[in-house]
Amino acid sequence: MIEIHKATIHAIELNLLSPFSTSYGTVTNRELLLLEVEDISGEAGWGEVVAFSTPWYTEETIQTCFHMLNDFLLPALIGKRLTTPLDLQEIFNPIKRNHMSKAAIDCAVWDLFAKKNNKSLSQALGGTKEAVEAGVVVGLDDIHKMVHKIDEHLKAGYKRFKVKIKPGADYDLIKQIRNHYPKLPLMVDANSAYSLNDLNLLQKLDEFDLMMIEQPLDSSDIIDHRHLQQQLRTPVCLDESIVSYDDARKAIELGSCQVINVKVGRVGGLTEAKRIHDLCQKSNVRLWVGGMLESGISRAHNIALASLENFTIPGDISASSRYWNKDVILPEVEVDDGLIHVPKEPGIGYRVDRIFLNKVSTYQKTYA
Ligand SMILES: O=C(O)CCC(=O)c1ccccc1C(=O)O
Ligand SMILES: [Mg+2]
Repeated sequence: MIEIHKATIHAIELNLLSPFSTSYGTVTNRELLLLEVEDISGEAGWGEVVAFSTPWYTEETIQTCFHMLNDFLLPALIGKRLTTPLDLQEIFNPIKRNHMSKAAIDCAVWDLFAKKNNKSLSQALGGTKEAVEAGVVVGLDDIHKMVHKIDEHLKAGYKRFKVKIKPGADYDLIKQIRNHYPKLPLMVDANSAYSLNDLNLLQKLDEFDLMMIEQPLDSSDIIDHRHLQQQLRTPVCLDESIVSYDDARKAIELGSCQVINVKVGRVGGLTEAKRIHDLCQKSNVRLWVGGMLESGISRAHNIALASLENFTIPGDISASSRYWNKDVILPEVEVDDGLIHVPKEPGIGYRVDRIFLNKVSTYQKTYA
């Protein structure tokens, strides 16, 4: 049992090493909220709000998450006694959606519980792997730059390569990449830039033997994706469309996808992510852990989640140095021969670099 005594929001801003472009637009500066929760004994757990500054990926933004945490979620959390992280549902249920703000609390509380029980977060979640496989994403760019980046990542040992596509940068782009790398474990992510009117084009991508096509159609659709999957050889993977266990259950029942990208923020936390994992394991749907251009805190949660058995496909989990000059955690996340070691230390298994945190902090607020 823990009693949440205090919580602090640390707003930070980090510069991406290079701008990241998707079919929606480009990210250069990364605003994030780091959430620190403490129990009576002073032990701390860490969470992260992974929403973007604008609502291009989901409807949430850093500002809407701050509003939810500041005005509803943190006032409800302070002073609460919890016997397990699952007890958070009582605080979350009266508040609709807003998954990324809830996920920050859920992850911080999971970290804190794991530390109190002297378990690694991986162990606390039921993870079984000692290391997880690292994948990497190459944003939309000039084809020569994209190929150059793939070369670099191949040398670093990454095990799965994802390329962003959009109308006008799809068939020819992937054809060129395939010509360079006939055997590369390659997949594409459209971030919902297509509709069923593009069926012919999407079917043409079948010739590239892609591992999967991620979120080709609308962000909230599971019906059109079913029609598409029936007419496509390439497995469909859903990202934006799956924001809960129930979404996953319905998409599986309809046959809308063969693979799901699980993002802790998008589904509202580790508890929901684990439920989706367990469901997909029973239903023979393959899984991997997605990424949000996040700091080391959220990266640590992703590593712990990916250590669960049914995350059989390398996720968008890359080294800290893929994104940042310097990360907020010590040590940083490193990829060794395509693998990331799963920490055995209590909780997330990484320390927060307080000196660096203060340097990149733009605003701080404590709730007690
Ligand atoms: O490397 C990462 O962190 C993930 C990159 C990525 O694909 C992504 C980044 C930002 C928003 C959405 C997505 C996505 O998976 O669709
Ligand atoms: Mg995606």
